Amino acid sequence: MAAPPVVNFITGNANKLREVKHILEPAITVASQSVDLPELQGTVEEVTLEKCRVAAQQVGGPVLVEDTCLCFNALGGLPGPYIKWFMKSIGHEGLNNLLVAYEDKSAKAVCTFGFSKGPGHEPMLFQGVTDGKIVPARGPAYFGWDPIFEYEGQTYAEMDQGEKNKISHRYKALEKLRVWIENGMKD
Ligand SMILES: O=P(O)(O)OP(=O)(O)OP(=O)(O)OC[C@H]1O[C@@H](n2cnc3c(O)ncnc32)[C@H](O)[C@@H]1O
Ligand SMILES: [Mg+2]
Repeated sequence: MAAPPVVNFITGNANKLREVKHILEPAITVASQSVDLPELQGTVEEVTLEKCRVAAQQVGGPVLVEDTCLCFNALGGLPGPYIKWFMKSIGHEGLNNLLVAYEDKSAKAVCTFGFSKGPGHEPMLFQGVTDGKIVPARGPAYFGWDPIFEYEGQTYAEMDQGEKNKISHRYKALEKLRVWIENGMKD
């Protein structure tokens, strides 16, 4: 039997790496390097494309990167790609407070993987979206905004790993990546 394909996932986030391994392995082997990458501002697609180009340059070979957004529908998609800095500065309660003036608490979790075959190759993007709503924190505060993102009555933080990985934004994006890898990685 041929050895499974290998992807080199460049991330500094141990929780992302754990979920990506849980979803892709053993069909696809996930290697990883933590490289501190500059992150541009712009749309999620622009941010991921640039992150991927820079990662391929720095690593000097094929890379997989990922950028996660949390988009509040009442706020025209913000915080979007800036969610990391919003989380750090205002936390779960502050994120809820951003929506107090609005009846619409709906949000989208968006995961965008970028894969580059190496420096100079234009990255391919694979995106997954899960619709939910923003609620006061419930469940263990283990991974980012998991406690405030509710999907069908449960927050991500209240789900076990297997449940989250069946419906998550990350799972949906990785399904597209997996199909592309298994079909020969054509441009
Ligand atoms: O090195 P990279 O891969 O960039 O990892 P990061 O932690 O910087 O991640 P992002 O730039 O994609 O920022 C996304 C933010 O959302 C958080 N996050 C990402 N995926 C999540 C998920 O599935 N559930 C909850 N929080 C998540 C993450 O901790 C960050 O604060
Ligand atoms: Mg980052």
